[in-house]
Amino acid sequence: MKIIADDTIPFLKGIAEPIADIVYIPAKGFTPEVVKDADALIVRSIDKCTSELLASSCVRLITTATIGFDHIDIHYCESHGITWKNAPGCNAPSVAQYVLASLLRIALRRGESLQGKTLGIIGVGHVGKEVEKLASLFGMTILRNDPPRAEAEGPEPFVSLEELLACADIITCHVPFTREGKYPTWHLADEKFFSQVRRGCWFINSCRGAVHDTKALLEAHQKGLVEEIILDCWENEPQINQELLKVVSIATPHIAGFSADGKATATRMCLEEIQRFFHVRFDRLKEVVPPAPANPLINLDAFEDHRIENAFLQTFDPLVVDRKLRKDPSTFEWLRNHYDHPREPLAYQVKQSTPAEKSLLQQIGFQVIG
Ligand SMILES: NC(=O)C1=CN([C@@H]2O[C@H](COP(=O)(O)OP(=O)(O)OC[C@H]3O[C@@H](n4cnc5c(N)ncnc54)[C@H](O)[C@@H]3O)[C@@H](O)[C@H]2O)C=CC1
Ligand SMILES: O=C(O)C(=O)[C@H](O)COP(=O)(O)O
Repeated sequence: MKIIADDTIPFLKGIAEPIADIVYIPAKGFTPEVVKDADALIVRSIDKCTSELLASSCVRLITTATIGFDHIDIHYCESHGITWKNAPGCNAPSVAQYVLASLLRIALRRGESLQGKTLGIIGVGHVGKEVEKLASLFGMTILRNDPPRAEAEGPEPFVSLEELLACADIITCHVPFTREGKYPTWHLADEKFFSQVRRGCWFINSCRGAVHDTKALLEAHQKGLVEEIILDCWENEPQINQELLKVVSIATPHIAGFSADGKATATRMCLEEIQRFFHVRFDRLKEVVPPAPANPLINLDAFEDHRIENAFLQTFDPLVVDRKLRKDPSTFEWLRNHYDHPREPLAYQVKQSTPAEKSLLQQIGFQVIG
């Protein structure tokens, strides 16, 4: 069996080698010539799996180490006998960690609390549910908008987009990128969308860049409709809009799903798909685990105030990569391929908590000791 894999996928090297001929190629190095004799591909979101790439190949399985699959021409695959598999939910907790850490950074800068603010979540799937869980623990009120789910499951826990926009202090999008179907998400956040928001709201896009319309978002900011913008996903990335970069509060290069935990899960899920499809077994699969953090111990007494918030930001601080991106926006892709993948709270032990803090820390996912 021949596998061609993107060489920037973490925790993959050495695992498939005992039973497969596996070739690693640079990100974006997938060409028809390179993939023509492969049985399976392991790709990322930057590796476009188009009909042109696949037409002269014998590829039977494409696995992507991502949740999103808008980089795969699924219609072509399905009509040409090519099975494709994404990694549902693999990095959902990582995106939630990103969203909450970013919100905490902004709230701390403004001298405000997230407690009591209303968070409108658009798209309540794997990621949206994780965001809801964490945001609720920080005392936020949640509004959910998800028309496909409302249609399938009943309207009860959901609100219309209009209601969400009118009532939310903070709006966060967690939809797949789609141009077709009943609920397309291309430019979901457009001029009409921003005309309905609460003046001064905060807007987050950590799903796919083209879910917002850059021009409309800039105008909404200029008019004061949107006060704080958190952007992980950008239209036309890696060539991001410089005017938008200047006004965004937190700017990151599409790394929301990049926790080491999420990356390891994604790699494992891809290999499990290959096992199932080709009826093989990778004995070293159990070695696909994220490394321990450099400093796994968090002492709450090290913080003068906002102890839980600061403990959370110790696991991941979006301002670190924000500063790097602003310094040189042309490094967008480089920063993604040379990223220091953070661990999620479950990898940390927290000490010196009060009983009330202990319960919250445990619900967030930390190990509490002492
Ligand atoms: N920035 C990053 O690193 C990451 C970005 N993502 C992006 O986030 C997206 C969502 O991920 P998951 O939650 O795991 O996907 P999911 O498929 O589990 O959930 C998506 C939800 O959006 C809903 N939805 C679809 N169209 C909608 C619309 N027009 N309005 C409102 N809701 C709509 C669906 O019904 C579904 O419940 C992915 O497709 C991916 O593009 C995911 C992981 C990491
Ligand atoms: O899972 C997704 O969907 C994402 O957007 C990923 O976090 C992007 O990861 P890469 O494709 O850049 O590895």
